[in-house]
Amino acid sequence: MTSSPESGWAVPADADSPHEGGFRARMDITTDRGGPRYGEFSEEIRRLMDLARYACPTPEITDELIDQVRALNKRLEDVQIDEWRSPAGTRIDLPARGNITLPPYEISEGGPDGVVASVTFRPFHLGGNDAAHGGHVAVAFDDLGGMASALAVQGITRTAYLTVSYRSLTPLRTPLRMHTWVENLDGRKAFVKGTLHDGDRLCADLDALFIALKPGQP
Ligand SMILES: CCCCCCCCCCCC(=O)SCCNC(=O)CCNC(=O)[C@H](O)C(C)(C)COP(=O)(O)OP(=O)(O)OC[C@H]1O[C@@H](n2cnc3c(N)ncnc32)[C@H](O)[C@@H]1OP(=O)(O)O
Repeated sequence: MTSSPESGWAVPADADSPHEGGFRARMDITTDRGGPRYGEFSEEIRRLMDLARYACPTPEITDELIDQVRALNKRLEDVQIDEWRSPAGTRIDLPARGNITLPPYEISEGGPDGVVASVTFRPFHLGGNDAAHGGHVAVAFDDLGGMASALAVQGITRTAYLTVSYRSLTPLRTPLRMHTWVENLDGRKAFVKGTLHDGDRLCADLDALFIALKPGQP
């Protein structure tokens, strides 16, 4: 199914959808869905969110912006698809797999020793006082911790618990180093650790458990 329901919200998957159970049984990765300029599109959307976060428009400009954003949303409603095949989340050539809901990251290492990535929290990720919101830090740990555990179990995992300790402020607009790795693998259980550094300074660390999904598990 490629058309949007009237509400323009969730689009259900059809029989061709590449999943069994709750998460991707196979990752239907792509570098061409959305076209060669899809990365530019994602970046413009991120920029829109950054600018909107700090905007204080006049009432007249707010009226104008509503019309423009409604027109953009109408255009996007016409090209909705299910989650398993949207470029956002499957474009492995783009930061954070093209997933605009994640803080953008670029992976430099991924293997048995874990995952190392450069993560940049954007103005949109503001918590307060020019520092990143703790929830967005947890989102980055969840995704990259999930990736480290997926590599270790060679399958799909789901977060059972995730504890983030915030050790110092996490700056915005700064490339930071995130490292996640499996400390201990016990059957389906992957105990994951992680760190987030700004240069030599530890911003946050992670203690999490990810569970490998059984075939077809919702
Ligand atoms: C290249 C592309 C990469 C792509 C990489 C993409 C990465 C994306 C990562 C995103 C990850 C998410 O956000 S996931 C979304 C957030 N998480 C969720 O919604 C999870 C909701 N919960 C669940 O679905 C379930 O509770 C599960 C799957 C976590 C576990 O259920 P289950 O499969 O039935 O397993 P269950 O028998 O209960 O537990 C298995 C073992 O784990 C233990 N266990 C289970 N939960 C816990 C817990 N909270 N704390 C301690 N221990 C626990 C049990 O005691 C048991 O130990 P023993 O008796 O065997 O010793």
